Amino acid sequence: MTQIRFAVAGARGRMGQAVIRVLTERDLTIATTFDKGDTIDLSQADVVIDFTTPSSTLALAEACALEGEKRGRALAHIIGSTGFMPQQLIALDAYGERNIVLRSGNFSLGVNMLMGLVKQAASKLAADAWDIEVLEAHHKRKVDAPSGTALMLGDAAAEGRGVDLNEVRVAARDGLTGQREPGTIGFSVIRGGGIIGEHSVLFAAEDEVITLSHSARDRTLFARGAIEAALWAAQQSPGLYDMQDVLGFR
Ligand SMILES: NC(=O)C1=CN([C@@H]2O[C@H](COP(=O)(O)OP(=O)(O)OC[C@H]3O[C@@H](n4cnc5c(N)ncnc54)[C@H](OP(=O)(O)O)[C@@H]3O)[C@@H](O)[C@H]2O)C=CC1
Ligand SMILES: O=C(O)C1=N[C@H](C(=O)O)C[C@H](O)C1
Repeated sequence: MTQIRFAVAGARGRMGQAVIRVLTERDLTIATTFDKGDTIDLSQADVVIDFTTPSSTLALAEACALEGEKRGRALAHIIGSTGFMPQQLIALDAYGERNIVLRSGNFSLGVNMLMGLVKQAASKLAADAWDIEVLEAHHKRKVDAPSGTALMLGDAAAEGRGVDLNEVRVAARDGLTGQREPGTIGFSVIRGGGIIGEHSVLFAAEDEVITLSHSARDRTLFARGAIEAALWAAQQSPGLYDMQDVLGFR
């Protein structure tokens, strides 16, 4: 394939705008851009970069699959949207049969590196002595919580401990909560102003605390990562991928 042709979904959104800016700066080919209510025409696109909402991502997965079947070559669907319900993720994963699906709650190198560090720390620090808490802060316009990144970091910690995050997750605390249950992984969420994305994982023991954290300073970071992911994905076969595959971290 000579020049990979990009479609950008959610083109009027914060991330859509950042993606279009970086594609333009890099002189990459934009086949089409669209937002809510627009007609979707993927006929000239090889990859779709999608920072929208869970429901529109699912609709777009079907549009990618139909277009891929029409031309006899799968499209790559790069998904940055967050806030999926478990059933939506199951439905999305099924598109790995028909599309090249690459989904990540965070396209930065730093967060993907941090996941490995969190997993390693969680695997070494005994659950009865070290409590794990995931903290995140974002801008006031964010509509989902905890963030996709916080859930990825929680998953990495749970994986390090050999447990399922769904079994140990504590999503919020308020009122007379009782003491902290050993082995749980707690989440705390801040929303305010223009914060781009702050994430920390605390490992708290009786006498010491380890904090592993990441701070995003500019959302262009995520756009650049998604474009790298798209260029990589365009060369793959249909299946399910994430940023760990792109970066060779798996
Ligand atoms: N994975 C990562 O690295 C990152 C992920 N994100 C995630 O990306 C998503 C978008 O974030 P952000 O750009 O800040 O949000 P915005 O609300 O700024 O942008 C989302 C855009 O998608 C549009 N949209 C909604 N429905 C559709 C549809 N059916 N078809 C096409 N476009 C649609 C919205 O239109 P309208 O406003 O009219 O509804 C809006 O323009 C969020 O889930 C966020 O958490 C964000 C940053 C990094
Ligand atoms: O909505 C955002 O802005 C962000 N969302 C992603 C998430 O939910 O983790 C990634 C990043 O932190 C910014």
